[in-house]
Amino acid sequence: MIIDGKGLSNHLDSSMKAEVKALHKVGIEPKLVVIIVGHDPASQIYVRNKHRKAIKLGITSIIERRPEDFTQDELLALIDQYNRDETVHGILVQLPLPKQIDETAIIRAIAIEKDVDGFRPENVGKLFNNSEGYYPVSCTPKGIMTMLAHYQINPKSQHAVIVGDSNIVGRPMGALLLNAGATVTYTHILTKDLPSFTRTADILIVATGVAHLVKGTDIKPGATVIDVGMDRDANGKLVGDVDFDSAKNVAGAITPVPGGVGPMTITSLMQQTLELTKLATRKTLEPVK
Ligand SMILES: Nc1nc2c(c(=O)[nH]1)N[C@@H](CN(C=O)c1ccc(C(=O)N[C@@H](CCC(=O)O)C(=O)O)cc1)CN2
Ligand SMILES: [Mg+2]
Repeated sequence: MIIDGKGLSNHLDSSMKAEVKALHKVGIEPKLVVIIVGHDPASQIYVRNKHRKAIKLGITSIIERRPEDFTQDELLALIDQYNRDETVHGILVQLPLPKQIDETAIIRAIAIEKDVDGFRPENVGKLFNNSEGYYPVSCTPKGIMTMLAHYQINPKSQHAVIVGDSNIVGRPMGALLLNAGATVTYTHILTKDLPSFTRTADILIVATGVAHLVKGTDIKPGATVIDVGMDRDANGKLVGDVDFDSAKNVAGAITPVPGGVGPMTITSLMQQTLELTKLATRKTLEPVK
């Protein structure tokens, strides 16, 4: 089975559109600000995709583009401006940032109630504590959980193996799966004999940035394989971290690249923009007694 992230993303649009419409009716205009510094070509595509999706749903989207030599202080000032702007519900700084800027400092500068990426340590902490209540979580792992649920792939008591230890994908992905009852193994660049781990996975999440790292022979027959990679092959074609052609014959379910995880990342971002909007405007939404 091919897991159609793009199709699911489009399917989820209609309910979000309706939700935005209902908010507009009570005078609330969900607004997302995306800040991109520099000219990384892949980031430009992702930001454009986010803007298009927001517009499609009726969410107000502001893209702030800044040059490669933008300073950390200038970026902090821009974030501060939007932190103070009460009409803005979500602020996202596209990663990676140019080398003169400290990502950690930037993430911590975003107001907690506008942390639509769920990258602030407070939100990451809630995720790792499996806290109750709503808090935003990193959009890619959230999108993967939505895909698994939609395809009725229940992580409970399954062995999930994560390949890659990034803050954006690997680490929060493991926490979400653990919270959903999976047995989680984290692997990474220092792992010895990686295939000996991947072959034991019922759910395999690969997020390394190494094209075609995982082959069909590295996968347990029938496993669910989620490919987070966005790599270029020798011909410049967009490919994943999983060798799709050999893996699709072994896996029970597998995501393609493109059209798998990527669109669901953007869907999660829109969902979290709406959640943060509702939280910020809760007083307005409460029925008058
Ligand atoms: N601040 C953030 N920075 C980054 C995040 C993030 O969640 N927050 N994640 C990634 C990039 N990313 C979102 O920003 C992202 C990656 C890929 C896609 C996507 O739509 N992919 C398409 C293919 C696009 C193409 O043609 O190249 C697909 O898979 O079909 C969306 C968002 C790093 N930075
Ligand atoms: Mg840097």
